[in-house]
Parts: sequence; C-alpha cells; structure tokens
Amino acid sequence: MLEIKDLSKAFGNKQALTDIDLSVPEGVIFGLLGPNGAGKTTLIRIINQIIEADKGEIFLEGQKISPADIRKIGYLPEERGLYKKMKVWDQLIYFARLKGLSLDEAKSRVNHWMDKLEIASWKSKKIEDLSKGMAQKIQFIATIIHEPRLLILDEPFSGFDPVNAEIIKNEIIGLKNKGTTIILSTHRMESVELLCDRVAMINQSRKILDGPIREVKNSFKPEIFEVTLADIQEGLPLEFGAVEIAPGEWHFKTSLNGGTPNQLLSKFMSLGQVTQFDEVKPTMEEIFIHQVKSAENG
Ligand SMILES: Nc1ncnc2c1ncn2[C@@H]1O[C@H](COP(=O)(O)OP(=O)(O)OP(=O)(O)O)[C@@H](O)[C@H]1O
Repeated sequence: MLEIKDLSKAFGNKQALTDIDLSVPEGVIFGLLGPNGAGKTTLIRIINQIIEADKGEIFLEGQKISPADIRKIGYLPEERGLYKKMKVWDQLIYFARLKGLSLDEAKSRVNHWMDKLEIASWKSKKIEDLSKGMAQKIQFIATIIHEPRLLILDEPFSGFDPVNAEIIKNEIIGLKNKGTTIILSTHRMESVELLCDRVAMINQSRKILDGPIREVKNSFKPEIFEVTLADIQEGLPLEFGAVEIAPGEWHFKTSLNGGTPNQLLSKFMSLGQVTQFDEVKPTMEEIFIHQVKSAENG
C-alpha cells in the first residue's frame, strides 16, 4: 500500500529522519513507534505532503505519491485541528466536502457516523463547547468520513476515557476489516499489542526495528520460564530462588541455560508435580524500552 524508500529530512542541523525504508502492506494495522523526538510526526507529515523530504521517495499503491493522493489518505494529527467557533454538523460537512464528497453523500455519512458514535444530539453544538473527548470523536469522524484507503492515526486514544477509547478501538478494527490500511502512531504499547499486525520503531531519526509483531516478539524471547511445582518431596535447590506460595508448592522463574524446554520440563517433573510451565514472552513495552536503551548505550 505504502512504500517509503531512503527517506531523509533535516531541520537546520537537526536530523529528523535518516535513510528510512518502510513497507506498509495493504490491509494491516502498522504500528509506528519510537520515543519522543524520534521522527515519527516528521515522517507522517511527509507522507501527507505537508512538508517535503530532503531525499527519498514515497509510493502509494505502486505510484509515486502526488497531491491528488491526499483524498486517499485520512490523517488524524496529534494536534487536533477543528474550527472552534463552527458547529459540529457544519464542520463535518465541510471536511467531507473538502475531501470530495457530494453534499448528499456528505450528509448521509455524517448522519451515519454521528448515530454510530451516539453523538447525534451534538449536531448544533460549537466545537468550543465540547469536552476534549467529545471533540476527539468529531475529529475522528472528520478523518474517516471520505473512507480513505490509508488511515494515519497519531495518538488516536488520547483524550478518551476507557469506554470511548474502546469504542474508537472497535471502529479502528472495523475499518481494518473493511480493508483500510492503518498506520497507528502511539506510545500506548498495550494498544500496539492489541491492534497491530506489524511494527516499525524509529529512534533518533533511524529505523531500528521492523517486522510482523509476532516475529518481533519471538526474536526478543528471553528464554525464561515461569514454573510452579507442587508436592515437592525433597527441598528445591536454592538456585531457583523459589517462593513457597502454598505448603509444598513453589513458584519461580528460570532460564533455559542452553538446554531445551523439554529438558527443563523433565528436570522439574522429577522434582514434583509441575502445575505451571509457561514461557515468559516480552511485552511490546519491554521491547520498546530495551531497544531505546540499547541504542542509547551504542
Ligand atoms: N518544524 C521543525 N523545525 C525544527 N525541528 C523540528 C521540526 N519538526 C520536528 N523537529 C525536530 O525533529 C525531531 C523529530 O521530531 P518529531 O516531531 O518528528 O518526533 P516524534 O517522533 O513525532 O516525537 P513525539 O513522540 O514527541 O511526538 C525532533 O528533534 C524535533 O525537535
């Protein structure tokens, strides 16, 4: 869907993006991750043709991106851009028309989305009279109203309470299921785990990680197992640092130490009843912190 080749951008002597290559397949939710100041917003702005790259190329659906492609893209910026004095209905119709919809189509889609997000009663409210979360819903509708093929969401959950965040999350999944390709830039790693098929991480202007989320997680497996043993006949070797969680039942973590999971399991089976034997998988949060710290330490 989107192909980014060798993209660089500097602001004065500050390098914001360096030699970025990215490939976003059609129909996925693609997590664009990275610490503050990494270069994510700069990349998103270049894709949206708000600013120009110094070097590199972008292809959308196989063609070099052009201003006409803006109608294929929906962009929810981190800093929201609604006209405060305008009424909700007028504003949504305005954005829909701007993206090329006929007036009838615009009215029908705005009605559809306002009903869907249960905000039909806000039509004649001014944006300045809405709460942050309420305005967020309007901005979300404005972003998706023209049914873009590519949706770029920068921190889409910020400002939402957990109930509304869940509603928006489900709408994002719904859009994906209809075939929309979505780039999701967020610092909320639990949302990344839940929603993303692929992730790329940028740090200090460079891409430092890229791939399907499952592969990324597998490649970071620390090979640690969480074990619970019951009915232990003899004392558990001290090496495990086990904690007794019930009489005769011990819980601990241990690493493979070069062996296989089966070897480890049979060792524990000889010591007592194995009631738990789970491989500890790293969370995206742990991977994020690990990657950023190891980049800092060179
Ligand atoms: N218009 C600009 N003028 C000068 N420097 C800029 C400009 N825009 C971004 N930068 C710099 O480029 C770098 C990348 O910024 P960018 O906003 O892309 O980061 P980000 O990954 O989106 O960060 P955050 O997670 O905090 O939103 C930063 O050092 C920033 O200060």
